[in-house]
Amino acid sequence: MQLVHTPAELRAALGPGGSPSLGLVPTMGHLHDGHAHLIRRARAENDRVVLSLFVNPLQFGPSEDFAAYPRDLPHDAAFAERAGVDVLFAPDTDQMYPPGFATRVSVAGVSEGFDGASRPGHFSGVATVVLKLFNLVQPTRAYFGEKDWQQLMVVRRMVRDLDLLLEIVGVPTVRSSLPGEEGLALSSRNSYFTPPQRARAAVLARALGAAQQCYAAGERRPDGLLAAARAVLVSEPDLTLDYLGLVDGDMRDIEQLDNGGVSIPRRSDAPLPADAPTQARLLVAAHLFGVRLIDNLPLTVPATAPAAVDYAEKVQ
Ligand SMILES: Nc1ncnc2c1ncn2[C@@H]1O[C@H](COP(=O)(O)OP(=O)(O)OP(=O)(O)O)[C@@H](O)[C@H]1O
Ligand SMILES: CC(C)(CO)[C@@H](O)C(=O)[O-]
Ligand code: BAL
Repeated sequence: MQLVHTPAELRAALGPGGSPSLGLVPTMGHLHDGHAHLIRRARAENDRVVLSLFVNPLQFGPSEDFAAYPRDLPHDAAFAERAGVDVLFAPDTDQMYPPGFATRVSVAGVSEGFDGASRPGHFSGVATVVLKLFNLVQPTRAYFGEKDWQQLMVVRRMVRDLDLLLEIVGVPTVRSSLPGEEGLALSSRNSYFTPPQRARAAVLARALGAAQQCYAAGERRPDGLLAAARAVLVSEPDLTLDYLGLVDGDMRDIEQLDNGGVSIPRRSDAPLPADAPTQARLLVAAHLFGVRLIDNLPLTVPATAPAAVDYAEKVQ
């Protein structure tokens, strides 16, 4: 594996254009098995794999955890090499945003609401750095996790709108199967938790799983589904809900709960279609022990009741 730090080194490592297929996995580092899943998929579908590692200041708000975000290049380089990465691109901030950098990419519509509302400017920061990475690497395919569902929708919209010539591959969420924390979506920010706190953070996955089971049992009213998830979330006294909502396949808001648990229909108060699978997806964000976590789950009617763990493979 080659480790490169500057756009010029990256170009030299990638060689002249017209080469075989190239898969890009953009990350902010502190690599875990969720990232390994993206790398494996990129490895299987491309001749070469580039992993970018950059904690992007543009996507953090002033009171967010940019300074505290976990960074460990030696660990990540060893992890990436083991996982089969060919080129690890780890630029510093000046390489990506030299003095005078003034451009922002903004994707209207899909960036608004949910994380876009809670983290103003976040998706513009993501779209800006992702477009730069696409231009620098010129990948055949780029791999993004479904854990960050709204981010995946923003990137897909940008690629369509700007006629970018690459394929965006969404990879299902990888979840913990460790006893006590089953179902917890793997996330770099989980490292802020102690093991007992991680077990309690799995409440997000349990809440989404409860709504999915309700859906599988025949519930089609958006407010009923959200109430099923909320009933589980309120069992965790230290959790502060940021949002809990239901979106359609185009990320349009179907229904949200306000903080008092009152359902606010956004688009219609009609039930979801009875036939499965629908494109509807539950999204949740919450603060727990000072950490902001997100998760999401599609509403499907599996042949058997959904297990509490490893939704990842089932929703492909
Ligand atoms: N559990 C997971 N399953 C699948 N993909 C994941 C998972 N966790 C992260 N990813 C994906 O890995 C890519 C890089 O994410 P990032 O480096 O921000 O890690 P993260 O774990 O999402 O970190 P954070 O804790 O900051 O949210 C993103 O496309 C993200 O969706
Ligand atoms: C896509 C990304 C690498 C852009 O900084 C980041 O938002 C992430 O890690 O999900
Ligand atoms: N994976 C999400 C990146 C962020 O929270 O900024």
